[in-house]
Amino acid sequence: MDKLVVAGGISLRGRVAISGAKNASLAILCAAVMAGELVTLENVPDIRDVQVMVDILRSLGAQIHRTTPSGSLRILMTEPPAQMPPYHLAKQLRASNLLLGPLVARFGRAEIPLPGGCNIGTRPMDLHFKGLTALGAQLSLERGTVVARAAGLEGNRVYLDFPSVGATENIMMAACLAQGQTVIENAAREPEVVDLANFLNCLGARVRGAGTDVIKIEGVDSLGGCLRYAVIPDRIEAGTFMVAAAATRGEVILENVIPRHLEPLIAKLREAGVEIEEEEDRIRVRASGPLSPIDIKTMPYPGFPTDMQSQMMALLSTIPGTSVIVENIFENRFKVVDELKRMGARIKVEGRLAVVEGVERLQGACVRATDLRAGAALVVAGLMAEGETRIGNVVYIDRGYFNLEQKLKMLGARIWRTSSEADAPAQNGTARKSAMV
Ligand SMILES: CC(=O)N[C@H]1[C@@H](OP(=O)(O)OP(=O)(O)OC[C@H]2O[C@@H](n3ccc(=O)[nH]c3=O)[C@H](O)[C@@H]2O)O[C@H](CO)[C@@H](O)[C@@H]1O
Ligand SMILES: C=C(OP(=O)(O)O)C(=O)O
Repeated sequence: MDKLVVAGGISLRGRVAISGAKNASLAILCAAVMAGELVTLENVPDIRDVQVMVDILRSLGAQIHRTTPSGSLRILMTEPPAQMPPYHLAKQLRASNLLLGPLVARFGRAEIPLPGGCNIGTRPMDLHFKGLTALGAQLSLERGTVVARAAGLEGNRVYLDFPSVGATENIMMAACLAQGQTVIENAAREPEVVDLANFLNCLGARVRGAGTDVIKIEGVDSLGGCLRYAVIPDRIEAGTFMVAAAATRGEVILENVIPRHLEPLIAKLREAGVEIEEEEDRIRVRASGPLSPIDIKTMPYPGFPTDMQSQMMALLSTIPGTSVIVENIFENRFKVVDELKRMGARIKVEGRLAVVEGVERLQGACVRATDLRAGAALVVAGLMAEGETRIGNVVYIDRGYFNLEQKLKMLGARIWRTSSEADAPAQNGTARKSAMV
């Protein structure tokens, strides 16, 4: 099993280009199965989750062609699914549940094995069920598979008890092909929901209000194709680099970002004393002076994103004083604490609350990613730690970061991947056996 090795203590400096958003890409790929004609997507990152989603769509019978890793992805699905997503693929990622709405709306039938992904909480699907049922689909759980059937969907008013991103997306997609108007109240406002709505409108759907808590969809008979749709930049990847720059007291310019999507993080980093300059599609991050402890509460957008909580915890673990983190979205997102403690962090967890007492320095250690963002947090911790940090379960990190090591190396980090306990970096930064050094 591969490990990431980080030799800490180097300030990150330089420029980094941010890739397309994982969560927007996954939802848009699911929506593409509703398109009657060719869809061309750009800025879709070639990360593990996208590769698995592409395999799932191919298993349904979609024709998919990728030009280059950062280039365009062409998708065409003209026939009803040849088969439903196989368990071994669906279980690998959470977003496979976003095929329910599109498949039942276009083909009248969907069978999706209960999705997998990171173990960050219970992650029920009751709100997806509530919304799709309100549109007239019949849903049941049959031997671990969600089965949805509909002879034709009808628009309705759906109130979400919580602004779930996935439920909003599933209902919004299904409603595009329902008869009449659907109104989603207390909808999620995340930028990825807006990106999905823009893509659906590009196919000929009629979605209004995405980005607010009331989304209105006028159903149409069918959706067409889209000559070119570019996915938004990944705000969580961008945020991870911002935190890494601050943690190593470096200076980094992020390119291809939408600063507005990062406001909750920018506000908290500024509060901690990090200097941030925003331009139209660039952000400069600099941490030169001492930083102060801060408190964080994760919330639905525009609140502080749960997907940035672990990386911030790593940063706060070396800021003198006491910081408090409240995790309101996913109850198991503090699993990273035990790993950070191996590196010398002083963190106490009480339910959904973590109290972080900043230590002077972390020490490199052997640790293990417990989920995607925990993995990113351990990379941040490794970058600022004394000595070498070896991170296991890299497969989680690969789910959501495109070229992470290469991007960090370009910023001066010493980071490499190894499948052997004995590997060490060569002087030029590429890995080679320590016996040969
Ligand atoms: C692929 C994708 O886009 N993943 C993102 C999406 O996940 P996902 O769409 O799964 O997250 P949700 O917004 O649905 O979940 C948020 C909260 O709502 C609860 N809930 C959700 C659905 C439901 O039917 N019932 C219910 O109670 C969940 O348990 C959780 O406590 O949004 C999360 C919150 O921003 C992010 O962390 C994930 O990175
Ligand atoms: C939790 C995440 O993703 P998913 O919903 O796909 O598990 C994430 O991106 O941090």
